[in-house]
Amino acid sequence: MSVLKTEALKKYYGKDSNTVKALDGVDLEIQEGEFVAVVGTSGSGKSTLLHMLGGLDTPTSGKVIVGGKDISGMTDEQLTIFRRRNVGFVFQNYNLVPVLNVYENIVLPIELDGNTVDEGFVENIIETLGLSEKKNNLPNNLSGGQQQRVAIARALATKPSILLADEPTGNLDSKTSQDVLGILKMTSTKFHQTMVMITHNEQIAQLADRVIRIEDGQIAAVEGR
Ligand SMILES: Nc1ncnc2c1ncn2[C@@H]1O[C@H](COP(=O)(O)OP(=O)(O)OP(=O)(O)O)[C@@H](O)[C@H]1O
Repeated sequence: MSVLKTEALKKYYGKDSNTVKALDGVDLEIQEGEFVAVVGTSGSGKSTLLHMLGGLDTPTSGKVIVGGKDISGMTDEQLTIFRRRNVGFVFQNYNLVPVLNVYENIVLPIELDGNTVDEGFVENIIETLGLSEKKNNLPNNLSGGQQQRVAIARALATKPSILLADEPTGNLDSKTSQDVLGILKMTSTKFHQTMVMITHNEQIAQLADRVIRIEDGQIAAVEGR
């Protein structure tokens, strides 16, 4: 079953002669449990696509259908709730809260949604990501790879069906990138998630089930099964 779908998706920025066609008619279908890599040159529209899929922004026209539900017409409040319940985000810059320790960062989205923390599940994630010893540390006492693992744990903690990652290894050396990638693949399988990841790295892209190449806001090629 397709968990993510776009239909004639367009996102234009600016007006008249200054219009930037960041996405210009994207039709895409991603199956449940799939790991999809999105590649393309700088400015081709990758981040815009990820933002649309995750309900971080609304399209100019076209549809974004998540789990059978069209999110393109949702209000900001509806989108906020949709994101918290369905999507985990992992960004290049980790975006951890510096004054909260590792554990507090991980459970923050659960608490923001007014839910009780499933301690067993969160402990399982912390252990899976090798963070048990670091639970009480502040983010700036951790290495880049460890901080990214905290960001992944935070993204997984709300049990999202979809994980969206924008250059998650962009700030990491190649060994740490491999480790983080391995963890992302392992956790997405373990927690039955669909993963869409932007990467500039062809080696990383080849780990995906499918590679989608974006050029000038359009899908130029799809590789893989
Ligand atoms: N908020 C915005 N306002 C105006 N133009 C924007 C905005 N966001 C993105 N753009 C433009 O839309 C196009 C696509 O940007 P996008 O960030 O999606 O590209 P990208 O492929 O992710 O690039 P990179 O690899 O450099 O991150 C670019 O020309 C960019 O300048």
